[in-house]
Amino acid sequence: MTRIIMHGCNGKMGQVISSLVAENDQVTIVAGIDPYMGIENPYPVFETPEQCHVKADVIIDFSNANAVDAILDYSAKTSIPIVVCTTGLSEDQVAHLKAISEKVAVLFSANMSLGINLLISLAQKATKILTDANFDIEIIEKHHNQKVDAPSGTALAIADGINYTLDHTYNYKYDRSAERIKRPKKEIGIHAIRGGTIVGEHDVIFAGEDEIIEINHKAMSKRIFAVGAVNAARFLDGKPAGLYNMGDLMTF
Ligand SMILES: NC(=O)c1ccc[n+]([C@@H]2O[C@H](COP(=O)([O-])OP(=O)(O)OC[C@H]3O[C@@H](n4cnc5c(N)ncnc54)[C@H](O)[C@@H]3O)[C@@H](O)[C@H]2O)c1
Ligand SMILES: O=C(O)C1=N[C@H](C(=O)O)CCC1
Repeated sequence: MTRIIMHGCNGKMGQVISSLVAENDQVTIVAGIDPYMGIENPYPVFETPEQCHVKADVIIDFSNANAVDAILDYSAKTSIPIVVCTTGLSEDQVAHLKAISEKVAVLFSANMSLGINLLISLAQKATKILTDANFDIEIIEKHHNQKVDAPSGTALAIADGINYTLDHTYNYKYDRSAERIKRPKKEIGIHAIRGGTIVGEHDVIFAGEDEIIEINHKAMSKRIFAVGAVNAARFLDGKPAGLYNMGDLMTF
């Protein structure tokens, strides 16, 4: 049985995970951490990590970027492995996460779904062939109107995956309105759309001369992220210090 501390337990993802865990006898939530206290949960909830002295095997974090440093410090101090799912982290926060992974197991992924992790692998394969054939690469992401970070962590992870196969030689372009120039070749355009209750959609467009290839993924519910996060928590339980990602749980 993997005992979980749910950081951000009273948010949308925290609540989807709470329902999922309630149906699964291999995992249990032993505590939540969230400064927002308006929800009843079947486990104790603390406002800050310092107040939580409950024994646990793994922390799952779905909170917001401002809250991530404190929970990383808590993970390092208590030696409880952590699955970080929050997006919009700064470069300093990613460095923080890497630093603590020398002491404790850390799994970081901007998207916990099977489909997006496969999409990144497919996009990397397509990139090799299509950039040689002069195709341009653009990414469009669409999310609900409650999302605070843009572009999505997933869009950036897709771009990073593609750029890895290009030896990091391409620049990211978020806004074309500031200058009047033709599209430079070595560019990945990344565009964010926000509206309604869109759960999460990502289109990777390879546009060549007279032909276009698109790879896309549509999340139909938040449950897919919750399933991935719980699988990641079970994977991380008992793992030695190190930096892990969803690729360590999946083989394509
Ligand atoms: N990796 C993925 O697959 C994935 C999937 C969905 C969402 N996300 C990301 O997860 C994050 C949360 O998403 P959400 O839709 O649940 O957001 P949400 O706003 O509904 O929930 C966030 C929760 O965090 C809480 N919080 C704020 N400050 C906190 C603190 N200091 N300590 C603990 N909790 C704190 C809030 O009170 C809220 O309950 C976002 O960054 C989102 O982009 C990632
Ligand atoms: O709902 C969100 O917020 C999501 N955020 C992640 C991102 O920024 O990529 C993953 C999809 C849902």
